Amino acid sequence: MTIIDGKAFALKLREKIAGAVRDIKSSCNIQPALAVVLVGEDPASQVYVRNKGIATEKAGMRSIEHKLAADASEDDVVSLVKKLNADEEVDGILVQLPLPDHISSERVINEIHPDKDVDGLTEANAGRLILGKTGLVPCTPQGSVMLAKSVRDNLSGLNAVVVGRSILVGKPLAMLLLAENCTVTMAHSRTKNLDEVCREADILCAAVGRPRMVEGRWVKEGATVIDVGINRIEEDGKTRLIGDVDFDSAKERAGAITPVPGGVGPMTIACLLRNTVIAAARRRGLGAVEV
Ligand SMILES: Nc1nc2c(c(=O)[nH]1)N[C@@H](CN(C=O)c1ccc(C(=O)N[C@@H](CCC(=O)O)C(=O)O)cc1)CN2
Repeated sequence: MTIIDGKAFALKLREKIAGAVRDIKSSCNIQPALAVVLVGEDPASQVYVRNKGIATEKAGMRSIEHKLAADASEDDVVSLVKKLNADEEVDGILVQLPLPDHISSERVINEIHPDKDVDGLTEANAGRLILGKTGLVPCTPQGSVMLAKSVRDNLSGLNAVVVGRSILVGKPLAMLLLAENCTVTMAHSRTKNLDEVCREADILCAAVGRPRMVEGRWVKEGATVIDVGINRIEEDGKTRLIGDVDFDSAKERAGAITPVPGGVGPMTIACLLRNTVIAAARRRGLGAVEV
């Protein structure tokens, strides 16, 4: 059984991205720039935004942070996004989620210019993904597929089950697996006999946001298990980060499995950097970058 080391994979990817950034700088004197918008003071979001800024600069890109107060209006956020759309120096825009309840994330996200939408969440990029057209792909699903391919380089013809149907992960992940020629089942809270459905999976992806929901006995012998869940729980008097899969029982049956932490999570930021370089190269007419 292989424990898939997402942290190491993400580090390697980030080195490759830094190389691509160096090439762009030396050949065209351009420094790709990523703007991140944070609204409010959610502690986890603050950490993610800080880590994105550090990773962006480490890759040699420019990081721009905009922090708005929790009571900023929807119109304030939309006008900031419009300003960033119009800024020629900005290649990528990301609005950290979740937004405060009084702000419609759907409206804000769809104000982002699709070519700068490095989260791949606009309707335009979601449509491109479904149609198999070139766009920007959501980071966590992209990272999940990269990890699955790191242990089985040809996914063609395999049965993939995605548990969870969120816009951020479940739906785009299913599309990406379909693009790899998997036979994809999208399962969710209303799926009947969920355990049986999961046991059919050669690639089992859990993205439901429910701690340890997927039990070991749901895993087909030898399956690749991709755990997208990041749940903070109190256990034995400590705060722990655990996935949607019961790791200890699942690893007894899986052929390969991602841990939490250290699995899919680190790939989210690495794929964000990748999307930023790709967006910069496309916007500025530099041709395709291999990352
Ligand atoms: N606009 C977006 N908002 C959010 C996204 C997103 O992709 N775009 N995803 C999540 C949060 N997120 C990035 O924003 C994110 C989550 C987890 C990790 C990560 O590296 N996790 C580590 C553990 C970190 C820890 O100790 O807390 C791991 O799993 O090993 C990076 C980024 C919601 N919002």
